[in-house]
Amino acid sequence: VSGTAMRASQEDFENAMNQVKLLKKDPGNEVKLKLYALYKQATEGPCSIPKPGVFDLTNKAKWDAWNVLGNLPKETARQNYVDLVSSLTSSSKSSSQAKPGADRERQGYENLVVTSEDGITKIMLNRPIKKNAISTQMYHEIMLALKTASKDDSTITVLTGNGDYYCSGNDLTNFTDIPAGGVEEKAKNSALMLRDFVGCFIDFPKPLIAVVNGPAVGIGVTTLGLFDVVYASDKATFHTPFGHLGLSPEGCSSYTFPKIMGPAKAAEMLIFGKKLTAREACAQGLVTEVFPDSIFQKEVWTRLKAYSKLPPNAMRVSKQVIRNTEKEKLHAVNAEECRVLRERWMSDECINAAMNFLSRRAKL
Ligand SMILES: CCCCCC/C=C/C(=O)SCCNC(=O)CCNC(=O)[C@H](O)C(C)(C)COP(=O)(O)OP(=O)(O)OC[C@H]1O[C@@H](n2cnc3c(N)ncnc32)[C@H](O)[C@@H]1OP(=O)(O)O
Repeated sequence: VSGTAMRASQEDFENAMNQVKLLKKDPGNEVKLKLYALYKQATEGPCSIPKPGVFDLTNKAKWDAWNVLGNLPKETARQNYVDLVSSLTSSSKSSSQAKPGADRERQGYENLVVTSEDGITKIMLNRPIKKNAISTQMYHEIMLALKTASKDDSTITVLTGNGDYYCSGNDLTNFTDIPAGGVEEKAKNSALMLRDFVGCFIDFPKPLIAVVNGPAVGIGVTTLGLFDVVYASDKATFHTPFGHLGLSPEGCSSYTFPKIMGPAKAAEMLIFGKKLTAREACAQGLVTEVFPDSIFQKEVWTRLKAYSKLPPNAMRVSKQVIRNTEKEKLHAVNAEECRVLRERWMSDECINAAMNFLSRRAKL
């Protein structure tokens, strides 16, 4: 929930508790455990009761789910409980309206296709005609899809692209609709949106996998450092042309890339815009594994289906152990990158580069 979002009131919380009792479909054990844990955290605070014995399976699962919330503030737990119930009631409404056989497809996104099947929520960028460039609306849609996926009953979440591109980065026309407040107002709002957007990746609680089906540009590349696993087709390339665009790195890449590939390799990509092939990106640790394009989808989805059956709490906790020590640092890096970009967006270098692209005088 972004800093500007409304906090759920006690009344919202009580309404949500009543709605849970009215759910027509059993939401499954994992969601029920989450509801239990958030309820306990919201009403009693952090778990302080003794851990049940290893053979007391039900109470142990409940204790684990509550305990994993750590020091989450009561108000945040209350808000998360309300959000979770609201996602359950809206998904049961949309699935009751959906066509038979398509009940796992989430409706309502203009440029995403979001599906849940076999324990996997797949978020597919669906703007192939523009090479999956991310418009302002898409940033918001992706944030909503990630927030919903973080609370649904899937065990892993995948981001991929429809068509020949994974993502061509920020939609360069995002900066053409300048509001009444002028360029400064636009830059300020864009920086806030970008910070929230990248924050959703930093805070994503389950294993997050990128299935990079084709070339990736800009923010489609930089955010990869925040994924847990990155699979790429051998047709994918990785390009961060920030220098050409008068821009500076985002997506926490100023921190994750030097850590992943060393400062010298990171500088070549982030300052000079060196484009990597999938195999180069794999050799440098940005990509987990590369597959020939002809077998990419089959191999990757077979593997992901197997992974999705692993114990969900263990996967979630392992991810937290790997990532949590870095979270505070990543949020600080994100804030600083957005502050610097806000200045860049108002620079002549950046405005001219975007104009060049849009007037088709220059292409990268
Ligand atoms: C707002 C706040 C958040 C900001 C976050 C900061 C993020 C920074 C970045 O992501 S920087 C990277 C930005 N992306 C680019 O610079 C890529 C620009 N695109 C290209 O260079 C090329 O289009 C290409 C290499 C991706 C593909 O080339 P090609 O195969 O020749 O196809 P076309 O160029 O004909 O493209 C087809 C169609 O798509 C439109 N399009 C592609 N990418 C973008 C884009 N990033 N923004 C807007 N539109 C894009 C392109 O204009 C064509 O549309 P048209 O047929 O002309 O209508």
